[in-house]
Amino acid sequence: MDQSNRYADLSLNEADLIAGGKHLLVAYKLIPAKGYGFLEVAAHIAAESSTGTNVEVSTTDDFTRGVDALVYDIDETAFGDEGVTGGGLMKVAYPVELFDPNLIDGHYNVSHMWSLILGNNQGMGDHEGLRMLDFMVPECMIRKFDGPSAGIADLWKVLGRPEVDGGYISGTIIKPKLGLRPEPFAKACLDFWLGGDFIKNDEPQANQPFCPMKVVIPKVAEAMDRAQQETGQAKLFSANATADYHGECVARGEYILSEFAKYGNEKHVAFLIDGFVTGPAGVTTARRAFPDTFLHFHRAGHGAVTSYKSPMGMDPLCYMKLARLQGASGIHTGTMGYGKMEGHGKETVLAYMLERDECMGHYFNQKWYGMKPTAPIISGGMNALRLPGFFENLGHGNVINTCGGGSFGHIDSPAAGGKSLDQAYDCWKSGTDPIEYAKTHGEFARAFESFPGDADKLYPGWRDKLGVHK
Ligand SMILES: O=C(COP(=O)(O)O)[C@H](O)[C@H](O)COP(=O)(O)O
Ligand SMILES: [Mg+2]
Repeated sequence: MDQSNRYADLSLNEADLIAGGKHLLVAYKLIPAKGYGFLEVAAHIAAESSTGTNVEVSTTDDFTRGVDALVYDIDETAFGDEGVTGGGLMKVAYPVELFDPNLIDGHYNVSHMWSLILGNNQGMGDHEGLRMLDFMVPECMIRKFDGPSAGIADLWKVLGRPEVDGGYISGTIIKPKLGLRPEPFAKACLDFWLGGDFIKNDEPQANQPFCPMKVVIPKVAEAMDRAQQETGQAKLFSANATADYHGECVARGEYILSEFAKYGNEKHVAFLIDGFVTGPAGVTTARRAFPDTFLHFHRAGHGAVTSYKSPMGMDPLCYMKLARLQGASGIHTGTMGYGKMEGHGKETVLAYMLERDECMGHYFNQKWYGMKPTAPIISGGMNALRLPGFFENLGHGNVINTCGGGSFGHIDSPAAGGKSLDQAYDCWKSGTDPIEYAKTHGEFARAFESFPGDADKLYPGWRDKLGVHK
């Protein structure tokens, strides 16, 4: 049934909708199924995402029609046959009345918003692809999302740095991903902290029988204390507190903090929350139960909905925005083509959208109206050799970077791996040619021999220039 007479109004003007401040706007890439018209499917999507279904119902009244989501712009050939799917662009205006403020405090919840703008419309049979490319949240809604509480400024403060532009935080992920028992786990922490700033649990490291939280966390807390005494520097640990049940998450968080508090290091702790698999409810549990603790949002699984290979789901930019609305202090933002995961150099917008108070996305300019920033967390196949190019592309180093293989794969030691990361940042910040820099910075130089494949690709002729022979 073609519902475009009700769920589309192409006379609406986007500038007026933005100025009116009463609509959440969404841009989608749509590929209609064979035999269906573009506007017909777009209107069905707007219906299914707001007040309608696939047929008219007798219970609809004038008020209902007044809160219909409306298709207000289409371009059927926007994507031609390019990329994964071709298809066209459609934009939908969702009246803010459709969204759900909490009973307890009037804050909006991301779960509900997500269930509308990217809910049933993902399963409809009259399209071959529907991908959310960008969305714009109006001021009246932005001001009612939790947003971040703790931030990277709190970590810079712990590290004794300026709380603005405090710079690069060198980090690692304890590898192997699983399988270390408490003693070797804590030793790996100490070994890295003798060189770097920040350690995270790998996303599935939690309370496994071979490494129970109540055995390993005390040892990690002790290792942090030792590393701080040996180096004279503050250290940080992002502990996995993810759980299905909010009571378990809170219990884990409280336990972790209590163990680090024994050394006065409770502020040196962040909570790793696997935010995609636990969802906005799990993220919000940590955000609200522990507002003073940096909420480290790991996005394992996000590729199922954000991969560029898919005609469905959402662009990674949308996922970043949802994470900031939920209150992530930092989120894995990808490596923008410099690491091992899917991505490209123009993904800098993902970081800018997280950290700025206003940013132009793919289709909409988003104002955050003072909502705290979410820090980009850069991870995935990174090492010291890849970092200078990454920083140059991003334009700054105010990030947390976690290199698992890039630290524990350094041929000298995890500490040398950590030092090589800090040296990579110093190399970029000083504008020094990496080969020249390597001549006077040993740990960075030994990263070339640790990752020769990267060295060959990024710095051809490095062996001769550094006098290193196979
Ligand atoms: O454990 C790692 C990286 O380990 P390594 O440094 O050894 O590659 C992270 O889980 C990935 O970065 C996640 O990907 P993303 O950060 O893109 O979400
Ligand atoms: Mg991992």
